[in-house]
Amino acid sequence: MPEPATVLFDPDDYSIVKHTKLGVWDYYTDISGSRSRFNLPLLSKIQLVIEASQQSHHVTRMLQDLLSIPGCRPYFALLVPLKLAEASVPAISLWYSSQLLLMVEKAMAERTVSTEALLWTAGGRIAAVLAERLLADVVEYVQDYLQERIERYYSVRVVQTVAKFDFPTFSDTNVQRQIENRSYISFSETTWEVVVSIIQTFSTAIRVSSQFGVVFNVLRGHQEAAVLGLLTSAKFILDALNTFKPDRWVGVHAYKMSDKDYLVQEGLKCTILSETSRKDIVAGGLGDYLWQEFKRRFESLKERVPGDTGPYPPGHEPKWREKLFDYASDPFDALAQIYTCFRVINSPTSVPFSLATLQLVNSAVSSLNQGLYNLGDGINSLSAKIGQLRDFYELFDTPNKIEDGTVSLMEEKTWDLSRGTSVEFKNVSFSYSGDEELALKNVSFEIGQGHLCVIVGENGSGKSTILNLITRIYDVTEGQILINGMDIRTLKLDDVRKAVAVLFQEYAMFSLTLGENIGLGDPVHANDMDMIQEAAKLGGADFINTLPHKFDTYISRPVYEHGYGYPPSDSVFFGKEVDFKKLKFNDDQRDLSGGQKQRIALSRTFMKSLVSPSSKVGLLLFDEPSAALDPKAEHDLFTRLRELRGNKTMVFSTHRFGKLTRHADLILYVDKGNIVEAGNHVNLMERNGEYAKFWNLQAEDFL
Ligand SMILES: Nc1ncnc2c1ncn2[C@@H]1O[C@H](COP(=O)(O)OP(=O)(O)OP(=O)(O)O)[C@@H](O)[C@H]1O
Repeated sequence: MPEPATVLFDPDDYSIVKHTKLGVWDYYTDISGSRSRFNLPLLSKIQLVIEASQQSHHVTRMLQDLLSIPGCRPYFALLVPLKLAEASVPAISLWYSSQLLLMVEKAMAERTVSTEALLWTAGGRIAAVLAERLLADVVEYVQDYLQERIERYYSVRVVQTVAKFDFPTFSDTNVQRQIENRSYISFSETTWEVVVSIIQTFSTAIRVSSQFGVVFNVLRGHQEAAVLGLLTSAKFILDALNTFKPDRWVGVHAYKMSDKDYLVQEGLKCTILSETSRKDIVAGGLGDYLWQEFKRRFESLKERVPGDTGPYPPGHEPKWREKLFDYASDPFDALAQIYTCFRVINSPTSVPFSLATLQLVNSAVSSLNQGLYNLGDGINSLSAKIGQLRDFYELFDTPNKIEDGTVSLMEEKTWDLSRGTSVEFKNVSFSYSGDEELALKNVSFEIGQGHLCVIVGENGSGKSTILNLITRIYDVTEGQILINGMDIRTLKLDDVRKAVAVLFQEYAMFSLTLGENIGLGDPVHANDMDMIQEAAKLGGADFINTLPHKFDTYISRPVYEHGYGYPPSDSVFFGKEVDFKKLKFNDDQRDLSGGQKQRIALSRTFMKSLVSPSSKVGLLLFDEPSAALDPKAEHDLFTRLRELRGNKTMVFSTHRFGKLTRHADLILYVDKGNIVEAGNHVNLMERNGEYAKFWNLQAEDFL
């Protein structure tokens, strides 16, 4: 296969990129290859077929996948002959119809007809009609069966693929775009559509060639009928010349958005519709302002937005020209009839064809034309679908950016849980991808086994980044991180995940019940209610037992229940008073306070590290674990942690000095990505540097 040429989208290079203003969008289209593209009618379709066939390895792969779905093979084996038969029946039907018309013609001329032949032909015609319906029903049954299985297969596969992405891969804009695109054309539907599109295009091709045979048969030997056929096709040929030009969607293009009004309008729309903004909108009294501002932008944009559906590539010619073409080409439909009229009026005795022939030619040629039109359409849709298929498989093949290591931490001699885990940063520098600026600059420190380390520093100084690197959410840009003396990148990721428990600053509340949220700390015991209760106790989340639905409560329900229409009760629908109260819609959902949510997240961390009997956790990381806790809860938490941690190593990132830093074996003071001070509380206070300054500042606040 030839290597595809690279297209560099340089908006300033007018020889390769054409820029058009499309409403609020800037539309860039690649014109570098346009000279080599076929611009002739029909040939553009061939170009599409060639391009689609270059992607055939994706189709082959898809077919292999489909055939591996249990129970699908026999149905596919059935579908192919059924589709072939379905495609040929219209031609057979057309043939019988033509035979009947010829019989009428003969009967009118000779005043005699063979009853037997008539019965056979009529029977054949009826059988063909019934066969057409029967085949359509059987095909529908087989297709429904296959569609259901294929959609189920791909639904699981997509979730499996996305579930395994690491953080940088998942956040990659390309992957995000694919996931977003697929939310409205579900992944699984795409594959089924490709299957349907391939089958449809092939069966249309067969249908067209068999119809072509029938038409050829009808026209053969009738010179005038051939002329009639040509005249019947005149409008179709003109339309084909007009529409069979390169598809405006085909080719490399890009859209860029820099219209401030449109950006504000869309931003306001998201804000107004989002649940997370609601409290701020209400409390800030922003409702009126937001909608009026939205309306103002919406109205000012009226002229510039090309519809609500987003950008649409510009047509190849102005609208008036297309309209003019329609007016000029429509009368061609009447050409065959007018020609016949003239022929009959001019020489009534020598007309070589009857009205029956006129009708026959008309229906045979029209159905051929329709077939050809469908074929062109099918090729268009097939090439688009194969493009989607390529995207689809590219997503499946996207490798994780964080590479797995090979050394098993659990089997190493250095791994001794009873002594905790050591962590060492050796000249570590790190920048978030694409960022020139370093979030950590040549950082070195060592946390001993079983030690308590507290990282302090201002907002944005790099505290969370250190924790992100220890958990391999990201990899270092330069330098090395050692866990128990081994480079973290050489260790199996699964083992690192087992050895380290982390509570992020922005922890997640999953759309699952509170019990499930906590249980996921240890997937092996995710449904063990005794352990979940125990973890909740340690995390200070025993308030759950006072909730009406206890551990079955949802913070955000993944599926909302609703009755006919939205109002939940006391509404009138179709003249009936409707009261849904007894159904208790979404009764198990309830929002929690910030501190309560933090306790749930803490409980999840404890489920993994302290409660699970199979816990291999030697290192606990907490990013601001008490930010939302009241002072008593904070005090209780740290006391519990000190009592329970045994020899596990603990690292905290925090702004709050106090009890925690007093007990720390190591305090790291981070400033703008550098470790500017390191030592214990006494050392750092004696040093009277940054740490001491902040300690005194906080102490002053309490005096
Ligand atoms: N995902 C990210 N992409 C790009 N830059 C980031 C990202 N996360 C953090 N940064 C940048 O890295 C630097 C360090 O951020 P970090 O989150 O480590 O600070 P922090 O000390 O934990 O701050 P805070 O106390 O506010 O939590 C900051 O300049 C921040 O803007």
